[in-house]
Amino acid sequence: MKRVLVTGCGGFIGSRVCHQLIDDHSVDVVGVDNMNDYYDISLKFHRLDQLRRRSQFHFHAVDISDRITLADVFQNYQFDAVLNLAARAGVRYSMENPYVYMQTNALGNLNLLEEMRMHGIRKYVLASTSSLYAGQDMPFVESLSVNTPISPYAATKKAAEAMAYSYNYLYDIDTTVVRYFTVYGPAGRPDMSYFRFVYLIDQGQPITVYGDGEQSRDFTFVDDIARGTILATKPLGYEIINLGGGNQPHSINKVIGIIEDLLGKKAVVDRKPAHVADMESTWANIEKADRLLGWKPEISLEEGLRRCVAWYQDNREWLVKLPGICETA
Ligand SMILES: Cc1cn([C@H]2C[C@H](O)[C@@H](COP(=O)(O)OP(=O)(O)O[C@H]3O[C@H](CO)[C@@H](O)[C@H](O)[C@H]3O)O2)c(=O)[nH]c1=O
Repeated sequence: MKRVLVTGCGGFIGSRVCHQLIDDHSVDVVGVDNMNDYYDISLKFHRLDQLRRRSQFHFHAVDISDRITLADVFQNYQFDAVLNLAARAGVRYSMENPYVYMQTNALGNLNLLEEMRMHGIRKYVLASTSSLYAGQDMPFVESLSVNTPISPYAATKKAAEAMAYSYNYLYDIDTTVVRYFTVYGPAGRPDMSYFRFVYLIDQGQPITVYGDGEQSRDFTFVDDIARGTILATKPLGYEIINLGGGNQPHSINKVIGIIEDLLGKKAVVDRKPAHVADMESTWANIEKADRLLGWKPEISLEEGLRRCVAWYQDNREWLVKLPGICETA
């Protein structure tokens, strides 16, 4: 590959994918992002500023749901692959504003596929989610049917997967869907549990725990996810591949305990009822990722959280000045 398009390049996972493409694969990266304000935009600029120092990175402020400006990008460049990391990704917020999820996750996905069809671009990688496995037996394997999404977010990702299947069938666009399992890491998303726990425990503010905290997630470190996403650019036809920890999932209470130890501070816990749009547990079967991509995660939860806390401590000075970055959930 010589040049790829990465959507959502200012995002948590998208920015890591861009860095790895440049560092490990010497690929020219065109990145687009609408820089929306779902969470404090300073974090997106923090990630984008680091990318803009790279001569192989080219940024365009483009919303994938806007066909006109997206078309310009495809007019100006020829791509070997499109990696769609642009998404509305918060599970619980999708009940408050489902329309933006439909717009970015479903319509934006269609716009990309249409541009790819018109310009003869043959490889598509779509970031999807373990949230689709709601109601299924664990560990989740890709062959399970995923017809019972319990959040608008999951429903829009299902829509995106289905549309990508159609475009593979009709127009032979080679597509790999990567289903991520609760991705965490430095410079992450402040709407997610681990980011809020690090920030709020350090600041001596209460954390919110939904339910009894024994719900669990197959947490996966962002560098492992970026590596798997890039491996997924190989030609495969149409495949869905889990990228997850693959071991026993970790409870939220365990994550809080590790963060308390790393910070040397105790959490003040404010309990709320379990959230209706949340799954109880997630756990990936990752045999297919190993077989098709030669991928396995490398970073343990303890090491990954250590890196999250280290990043937070290195950046605390400006983070604490961002108003409401982790205001009570
Ligand atoms: C933010 C927050 C969350 N929680 C609970 C809710 C969930 O049961 C659990 C994990 O929440 P989160 O860390 O936000 O992650 P989760 O809801 O699993 O969703 C993540 O993982 C999904 C699956 O990969 C992704 O598709 C989503 O984009 C990503 O946000 O922790 C709390 O108890 N307190 C909190 O403050």
